[in-house]
Amino acid sequence: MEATVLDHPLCDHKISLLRDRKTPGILFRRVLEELGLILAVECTRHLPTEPVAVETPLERTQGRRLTSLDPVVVPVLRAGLGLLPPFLQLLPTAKVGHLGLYRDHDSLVPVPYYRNFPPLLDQRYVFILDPMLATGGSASEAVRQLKVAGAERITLASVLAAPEGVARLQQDHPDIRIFVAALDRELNDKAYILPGLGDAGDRLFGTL
Ligand SMILES: O=P(O)(O)OC[C@H]1O[C@H](OP(=O)(O)OP(=O)(O)O)[C@H](O)[C@@H]1O
Ligand SMILES: O=c1cc[nH]c(=O)[nH]1
Ligand SMILES: [Mg+2]
Repeated sequence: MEATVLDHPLCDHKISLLRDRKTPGILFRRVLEELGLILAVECTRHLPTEPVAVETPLERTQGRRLTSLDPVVVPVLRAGLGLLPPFLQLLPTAKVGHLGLYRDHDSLVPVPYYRNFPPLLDQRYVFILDPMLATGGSASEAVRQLKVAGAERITLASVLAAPEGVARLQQDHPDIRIFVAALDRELNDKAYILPGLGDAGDRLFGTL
């Protein structure tokens, strides 16, 4: 599936704040949440709705409400936790799964260390949250684990992506939806995104 790049002036403005090495952790966290709100609006466009009767103070009318079971949001630890509050703000009844993955510094292979998914994944829309899509290894592994657990309708929401990561994910999982706030130029020789914003998890949690 085509990746959707939001390409929005508000995203560009906020991503510049995230990129700035002088941006302190408290602002980094807040701006990441603001970007998460924009991502949450955009990547939920395909959620189905059904008619619902509503009595306004003036008359009876027909509105729409979300159908299906509550969706699932799955932050990829650690950095994905930064996108969880805005997604829960807009999807307050969503179930939350957790997936712990870190990228081995030398091999760049994602190492799983924690997994806890809610039930009925096969019937729910699933949103994977991870601000960074670099080689695509972590996102691909997250999708793989969710599919093994039964998920069929999966969307990845990321802030920054490298072209290599988008290509890898599209190759490994052509059926998933990908939303990124911005597409960066390339990866460096340590597989960091350029120009990028550094290590999102470290900046978010002060572990630099
Ligand atoms: O596309 P990839 O090449 O797999 O890289 C992206 C992954 O790297 C970062 O996590 P990291 O391994 O730094 O863990 P952290 O969030 O705990 O810092 C990021 O949050 C992604 O999960
Ligand atoms: O640039 C990158 C690549 C992977 N993970 C990050 O946090 N940043
Ligand atoms: Mg990290």
